[in-house]
Amino acid sequence: MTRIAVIGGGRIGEALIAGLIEGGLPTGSVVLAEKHPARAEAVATQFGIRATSVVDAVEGADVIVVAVKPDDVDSVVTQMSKAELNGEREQIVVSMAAGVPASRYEPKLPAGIPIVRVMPNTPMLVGEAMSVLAPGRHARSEHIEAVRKLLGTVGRTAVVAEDKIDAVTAVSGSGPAYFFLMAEAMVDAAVGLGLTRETATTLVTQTMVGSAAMLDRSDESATELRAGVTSPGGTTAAALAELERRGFRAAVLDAVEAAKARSVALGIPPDGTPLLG
Ligand SMILES: NC(=O)C1=CN([C@@H]2O[C@H](COP(=O)(O)OP(=O)(O)OC[C@H]3O[C@@H](n4cnc5c(N)ncnc54)[C@H](O)[C@@H]3O)[C@@H](O)[C@H]2O)C=CC1
Ligand SMILES: O=C(O)[C@@H]1CCC=N1
Repeated sequence: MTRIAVIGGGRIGEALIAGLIEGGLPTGSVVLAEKHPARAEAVATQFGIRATSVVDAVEGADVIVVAVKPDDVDSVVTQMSKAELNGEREQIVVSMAAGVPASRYEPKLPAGIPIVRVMPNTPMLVGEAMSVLAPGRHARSEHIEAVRKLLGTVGRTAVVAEDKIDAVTAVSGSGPAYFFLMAEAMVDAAVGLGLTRETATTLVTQTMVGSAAMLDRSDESATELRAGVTSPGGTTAAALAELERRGFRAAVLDAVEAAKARSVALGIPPDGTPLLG
């Protein structure tokens, strides 16, 4: 049975653990290493898993998932380097940190250890993640398949070359926040029109769920689906004209580009030494 070590029990580490256990992984197969004791205990208790040190967690694992902030990756790699890695089993390191290149792990870990970068997103919490994998230079197809199989239990997966992962981060990694912002603004607008917050939230949530399901299941593109809602001279046309006049489309373009630029910047190590990605 595959044993998973999750390093970092924050939002994404918790979402991963929740998704894996909900997806049927036995609790004994997951172990957590989380720096803050209170947080470690809370997550371990919530899911019935064991919390331990980084060294202990990684030594028994088949897959080591690093889910700490980009600035904390170097210290985690230093801790990992003190463990016995690649002993009897071939271990795979999965890095979920935005921006950090796979090559950043290599100097301190055993030569040839496979690193797979993954950009997930928080819908993992409900089994609806978009997890995009990018192989580091020692990751072979069997390593990619093993990680795909694991993350396939918590949503959809795709594979890209590592030079595309900053773009992926800007689209699907950060993407849920764009939709949540839209939902927040629509709820506020509905309240402004006199609906209760409760009714407004139900209306907006189900509209998002229904629209997402149409995008997912229909053969029509987003453009065609939008046209299908827009009667000539009707209410939707009035709303869309206002959104375009306010530069909605350009704002989305600039926002996604800003996210990509930030992902690139996060990959520069704290001492500023540029690394080959
Ligand atoms: N939150 C999101 O939507 C997404 C986050 N990510 C990436 O996932 C990573 C984690 O993000 P979040 O979960 O949002 O951050 P977070 O701040 O909620 O969680 C990080 C956790 O790592 C722990 N930690 C830090 N250093 C540690 C160490 N040496 N040993 C053990 N635990 C340690 C912290 O105490 C914290 O609980 C980041 O690199 C982020 O770029 C990727 C995709 C989506
Ligand atoms: O905001 C961030 O940096 C992380 C990466 C993608 C989503 N959250």
